[in-house]
Amino acid sequence: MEHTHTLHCVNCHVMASRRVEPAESADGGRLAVRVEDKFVKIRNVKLDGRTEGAVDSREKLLEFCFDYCYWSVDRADPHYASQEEVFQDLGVSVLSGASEGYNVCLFAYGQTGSGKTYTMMGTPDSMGLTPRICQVRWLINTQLSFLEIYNERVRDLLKGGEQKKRATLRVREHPEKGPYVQDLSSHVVSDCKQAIDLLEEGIANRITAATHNHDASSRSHAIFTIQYTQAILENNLPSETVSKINLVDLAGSERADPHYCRDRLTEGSNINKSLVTLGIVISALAQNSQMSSSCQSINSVASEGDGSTVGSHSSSLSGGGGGRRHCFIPYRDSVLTWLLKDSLGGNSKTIMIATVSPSASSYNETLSTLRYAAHARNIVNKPRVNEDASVRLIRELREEIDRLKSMLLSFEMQRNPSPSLSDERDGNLSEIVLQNELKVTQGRHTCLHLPV
Ligand SMILES: Nc1ncnc2c1ncn2[C@@H]1O[C@H](COP(=O)(O)OP(=O)(O)OP(=O)(O)O)[C@@H](O)[C@H]1O
Repeated sequence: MEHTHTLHCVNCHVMASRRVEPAESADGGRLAVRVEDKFVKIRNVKLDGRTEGAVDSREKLLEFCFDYCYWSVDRADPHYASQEEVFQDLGVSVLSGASEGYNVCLFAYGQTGSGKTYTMMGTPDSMGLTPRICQVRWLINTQLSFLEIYNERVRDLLKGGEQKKRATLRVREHPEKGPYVQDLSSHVVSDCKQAIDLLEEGIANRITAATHNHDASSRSHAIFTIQYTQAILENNLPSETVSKINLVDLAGSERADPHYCRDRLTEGSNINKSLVTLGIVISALAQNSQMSSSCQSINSVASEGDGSTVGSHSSSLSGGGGGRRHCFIPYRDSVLTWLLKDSLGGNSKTIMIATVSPSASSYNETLSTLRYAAHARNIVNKPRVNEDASVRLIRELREEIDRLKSMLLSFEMQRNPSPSLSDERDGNLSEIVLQNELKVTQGRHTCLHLPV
């Protein structure tokens, strides 16, 4: 089963940060962002005094459209979006994608202090998306892992012992499954409490530091992975699907600031390496998706017309006209994009949450986050249900049995003049049919013992 999926029901989640408290804000707490239904409007307050008609290339008000926009700034606001509301929209769609057998990825992107960790993890009084997802009952018998990427190095957040915690893990590539982290611990959980305990253990192990914006700023990118296996009986055939849910809390997207201490600077450039590469990957994927969709629409228009139209259009696209070739996607340029390769441009239903500060003092960062998200929204992925290899084998063997049986039947019906040759061929076919039926029985036996 294969479906296309606009990567990114990109979701812009406008969150409060401490910096917008009027008492602390340098600009008196002026807000530059407004949310109206599916639109985020951002106003450049520096241009407020500009007279109409004055020469200035900058726009006073810019508008962006996303699949969902949330206003979580002021609890007293009638449009305030609670964590529960965000879960009902996004968390539930993550869970339903996974229960249908798809890989799902949800990642939060935005500047420091804009609410990424609040959205993904939450606080003790206000649970975020990840613990809410962990609380769902079907998570019984799933496997969890939790890693962080810090300074382009991967660490296991769930490994016991100080030494093991500090160890850097290698990223390798499996010929079929793609990039993976070697020796990353994987934990089977049998109830929600175990899942939440592991999540909390990992969060406590994450590297944080004080930045000028945020005292407990996450300096690493964290990936919490839930692997969910379902064994079902479909048309009397045992079937198994394995879905992976990646919940990603990225480090702050701001540039390294000269006021940071030395470590923070090195760190900033490495964090940016992953985030800059993520930006390049997202732009390139969006460009490729747009090119594919324009090719498709041209071809569908052309197929309604005559053949010559098809020829002229396709040659202008592929024949170097304006260099419109598919871009190379530099996944390997950073650990983050390499590990999220499938989530970004492949077999995954992916949701990006862009968190922004509504404060006027964060105008530049907010605008850049919104532009980033707007790019991501153009990407189209092709997720497919992850059917188990043994189930696929059983289906293929059954198809072959049916084909051989019909061959036997047709041989019997039009007997060959040379009976000995015919008998020999019939004997061989019968033997193959028997062997395949045996393999199917063995395969079914294995599948029926899979955990449910
Ligand atoms: N909508 C909100 N309601 C209440 N508190 C919030 C909200 N958004 C953020 N906060 C609080 O603001 C502070 C900063 O938020 P958070 O840690 O989520 O930022 P972040 O984007 O993850 O930052 P960093 O990249 O530095 O880790 C936290 O104390 C968080 O609890």
